Amino acid sequence: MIFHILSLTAKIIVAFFSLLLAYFLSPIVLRHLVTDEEGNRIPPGPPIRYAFLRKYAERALDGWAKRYGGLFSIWMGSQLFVIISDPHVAKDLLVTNGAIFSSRKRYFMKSQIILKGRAITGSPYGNTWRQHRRLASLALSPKSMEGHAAIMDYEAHMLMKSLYEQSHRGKVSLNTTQATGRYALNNMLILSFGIRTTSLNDPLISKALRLTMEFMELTGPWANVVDFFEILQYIPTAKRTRGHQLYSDMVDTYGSMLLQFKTKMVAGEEVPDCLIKTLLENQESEKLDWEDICMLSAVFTLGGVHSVSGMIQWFIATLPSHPDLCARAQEELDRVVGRDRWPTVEDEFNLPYVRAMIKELERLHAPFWNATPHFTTEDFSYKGNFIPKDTVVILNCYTLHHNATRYPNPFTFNPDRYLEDNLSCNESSKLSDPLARDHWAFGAGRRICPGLQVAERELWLVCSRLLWSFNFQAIPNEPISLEEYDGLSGRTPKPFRLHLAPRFEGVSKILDSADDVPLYL
Ligand code: HEM
Repeated sequence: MIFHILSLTAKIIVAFFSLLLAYFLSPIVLRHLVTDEEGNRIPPGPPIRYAFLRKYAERALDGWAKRYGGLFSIWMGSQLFVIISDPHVAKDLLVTNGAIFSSRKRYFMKSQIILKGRAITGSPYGNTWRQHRRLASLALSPKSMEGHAAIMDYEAHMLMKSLYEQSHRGKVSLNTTQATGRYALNNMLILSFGIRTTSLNDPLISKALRLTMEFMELTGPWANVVDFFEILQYIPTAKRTRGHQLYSDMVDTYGSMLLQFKTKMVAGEEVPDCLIKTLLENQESEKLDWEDICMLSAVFTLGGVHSVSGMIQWFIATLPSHPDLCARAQEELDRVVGRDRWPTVEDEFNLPYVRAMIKELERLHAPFWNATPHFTTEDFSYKGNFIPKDTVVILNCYTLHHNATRYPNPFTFNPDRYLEDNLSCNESSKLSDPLARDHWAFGAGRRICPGLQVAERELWLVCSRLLWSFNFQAIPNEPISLEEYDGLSGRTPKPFRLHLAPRFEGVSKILDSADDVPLYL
């Protein structure tokens, strides 16, 4: 009897593992079976299903791109992905056929648990996305940008000043994360809520940066098994609890700012032009509920903070190991701008080397190696490949940005490659020749980053002024890693410290010429 039970158990275990093996090896067969009417198969790729990809997923994708080419596919659990690693394919699919390639998968962690189906970045392609993007674009329009030009200039001033003060006027080493985070946060708070923080110690900064990092840790496009094995969605996990907690923290933090703003508005007090003013004014006509407004403004702020502060952190991390390039940029700044004032937005196109440094930064240290995954809404056949409806589409920026033909010596930080590039990133993203485009850091097609022009301006003001104001030195025995990073969705450098000293006497005069003040808007 016992023998029978044991044998039955063994049979069940063997059957279970055989089924599991068959499931994980099924792509071998599926790659032949899944075809369109003409018999085109899905793009080539690995013969097994994966459950998730580890940290630094871009390295695995890069290896596969070398093996399978500019368009390959991979199964993650039940989800088919296609990966674009070739500029022509990127343009053909994401831009030319944007009507089919511009949706978003309803990721379990990101879209369902944390965003609860709201916010622009997670919305499927359709009327709600169009409506939210149109409303957000009002806050980012050239007119709105001009309205905010003086305050953005001022925020860059306050960042330089706080770095100077934090380093005790260049005497002690420092970690710049809080200051750069505050810069990006203030710009986003002003655009979204018409407010700013007035000191590095404001608790809102730590809170907002913590929420941002948590979002980037929980929403990696490859990292959550639960996104690809639906059955696991019924099992509670610690990670899911973190997701729920993040949702409530976001609603608490940004909802209370929203409430304060609305109270003022209802009381007839003067309120500044900003995203939530637009949303509240149009709440009824656009049929927006409270949670829509809250999540729209929260995620808008969060995305803009993480990416911009991350890029500035990468810039600062890069400078100590490139004193020759800093000297070249500083020679250009001294020659064109002089030492009696610092660079402004108007100087940008007269400083080609500094501009080239920023473009090279965006290429080599793009904050999102996988952009934000797109999703197909129809079956599509492309050059002998079949891409079914409901496929996740990844723009593989890591491989695109390290293509040795397009960017010789791709791992070297070499601004010279952009010296002749006179276009803004926005203009470059509209070029008809995808090989002429500067890079893909802001994504592509209809979902391209709507904050691109704000980000360009923020980066210009800070990077040019950092170079104008300071010299940068690593601390002995504290190497700054340019390879490792934090975050599974967006990436920021590992925490580091450095010495940052004013370049000449006149720097302090300019820095001291303004103080941190509450917003008067
Ligand atoms: C250096 C800074 C930035 C980088 C590198 C960046 C990059 C990106 C990327 C790669 C995407 C996905 C594009 C795609 O799906 O093809 C994106 C989307 C988005 N970005 Fe940015 N971004 C930056 C700054 C900003 C700023 C400052 C804002 C707000 C003012 C912003 C708001 C958004 C929004 C709302 C989306 C979602 C768009 C949609 O799904 O339709 N970003 N960004």
